[in-house]
Amino acid sequence: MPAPEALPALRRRLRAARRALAGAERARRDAAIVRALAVSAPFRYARRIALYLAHDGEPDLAGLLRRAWAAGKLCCLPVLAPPPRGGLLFAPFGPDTTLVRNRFGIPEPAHVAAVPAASLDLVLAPLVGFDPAGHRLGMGGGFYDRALAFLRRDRLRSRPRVIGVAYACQEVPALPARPWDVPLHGVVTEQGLRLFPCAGERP
Ligand SMILES: Nc1nc2c(c(=O)[nH]1)N(C=O)[C@@H](CNc1ccc(C(=O)N[C@@H](CCC(=O)O)C(=O)O)cc1)CN2
Ligand SMILES: Nc1ncnc2c1ncn2[C@@H]1O[C@H](COP(=O)(O)OP(=O)(O)OP(=O)(O)O)[C@@H](O)[C@H]1O
Repeated sequence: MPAPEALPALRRRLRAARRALAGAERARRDAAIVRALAVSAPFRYARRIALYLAHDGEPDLAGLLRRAWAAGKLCCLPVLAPPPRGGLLFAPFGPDTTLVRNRFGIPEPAHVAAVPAASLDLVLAPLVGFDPAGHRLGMGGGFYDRALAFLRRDRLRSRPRVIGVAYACQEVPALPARPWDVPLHGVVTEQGLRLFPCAGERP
């Protein structure tokens, strides 16, 4: 288990690993991730989905977005909430939605009619690293952990399902469990969708 001070170095290494994928190999892995999600029960049964626009080498879910739109699902993107509250909101995203870049350079809907996170069926969460116990390492802002904190307080809630999206090279043997972590229900990589035992069943 890495010491807490090792996390910044781990983040750098895993971000570099996902950025290093290029060209046809990246496209092949993205297509495999999209295929695995498209046929999955959590995606097929979801009517309201949060996904993300790929940044910093993240898997590109554009293919899934098109399928979700075609199937009439409500698709949302994460939006950084304005100060002083900050945090993360989820805003509807359709083919005609105007996007503006946030302070990290990631495009997000310009006009936000936030959709409550608790009303989403599925959150596809970008991540920097994950481990086989379903711990997630993000970019370090704590945005997803705070936006989904209600899941940690109410373990019997069945939605939203939170599925991390990553390349297999982002898996590490163990991440430190931190008290604010919202456990992932599953992770999808180019090797397929893996669902973890539900939080209530964990030892
Ligand atoms: N595609 C995508 N959208 C997302 C996230 C994400 O991880 N991926 N987020 C998930 O939380 C939120 C944004 N969080 C982010 C946190 C840090 C950095 C980042 O690049 N930090 C730089 C320092 C930049 C600066 O301070 O100006 C870095 O670490 O190099 C980017 C996004 C909301 N939207
Ligand atoms: N539920 C919460 N309430 C208050 N603060 C929180 C909560 N969750 C996380 N934080 C704060 O956010 C900071 C960053 O958390 P962490 O390093 O876990 O981010 P991350 O999950 O890697 O990033 P992200 O979710 O943005 O991709 C932590 O220092 C923590 O104090």
